[in-house]
Amino acid sequence: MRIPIIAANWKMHKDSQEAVDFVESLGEQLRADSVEAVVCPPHPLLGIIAEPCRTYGLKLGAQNMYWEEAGAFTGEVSPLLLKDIGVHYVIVGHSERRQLFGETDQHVARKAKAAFAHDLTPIICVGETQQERQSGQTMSVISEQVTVALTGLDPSQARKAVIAYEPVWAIGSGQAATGTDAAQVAQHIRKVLGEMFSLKLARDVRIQYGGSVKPDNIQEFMREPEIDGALVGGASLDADLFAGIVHNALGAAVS
Ligand SMILES: O=C(CO)COP(=O)(O)O
Repeated sequence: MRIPIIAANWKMHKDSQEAVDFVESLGEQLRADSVEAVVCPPHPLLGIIAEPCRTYGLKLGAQNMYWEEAGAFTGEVSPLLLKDIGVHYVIVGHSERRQLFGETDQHVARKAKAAFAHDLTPIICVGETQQERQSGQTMSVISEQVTVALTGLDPSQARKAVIAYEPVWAIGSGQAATGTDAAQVAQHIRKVLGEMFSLKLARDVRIQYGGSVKPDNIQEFMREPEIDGALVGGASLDADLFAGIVHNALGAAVS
């Protein structure tokens, strides 16, 4: 049984007061819901919302981290520190990190491994660009990203990983993938996981869709049995919109 997981990736938005207000508002709206809701603020806000997240049963996620525990790595944040302040999840390999900050599949693999070594769960992002899709390379790009990112993980770790399929062209564009297309890629990810580990493991891993998710299209994704939740950017900045996504996701998942 894969529990749906809906994560808010705020990217570089919000100040401390806005962050606390969001958590309180979302927490009040989700009290009765049986879904993992994760809030991923910018690093300086993690400690500030850790306590209110705990109070409301929301999980705390970071948007990035380095793989070393400590040392002369100016500007980086270690998995030890994330764990220390109550973080559960860490996004690794977001396409913005790959495109703007030069992260490679190998970096993503080291981060995923370091996350598990410190009892954090990585949300591993994969996804093709517009050009790769148009030239028919979607599945090969996804195969490569998934294979490299999960190489070196024990099956017990890989089983717990969350994989976010985020087609780059759908991020922030208002042009989401169709549920059918996203499900096809999710199915392909499970095929790759099955070859790397086992079919049982491939069925246990949670796969999110990300890219222009809104309250009115989340059901299209959640109706697909291959898809277990969403990684939300723009629509996660407003507590009411994000709560709407979580509510609608649950409605679709059980119907
Ligand atoms: O990048 C995303 C989440 O990580 C998706 O962003 P949008 O929901 O704004 O398209």
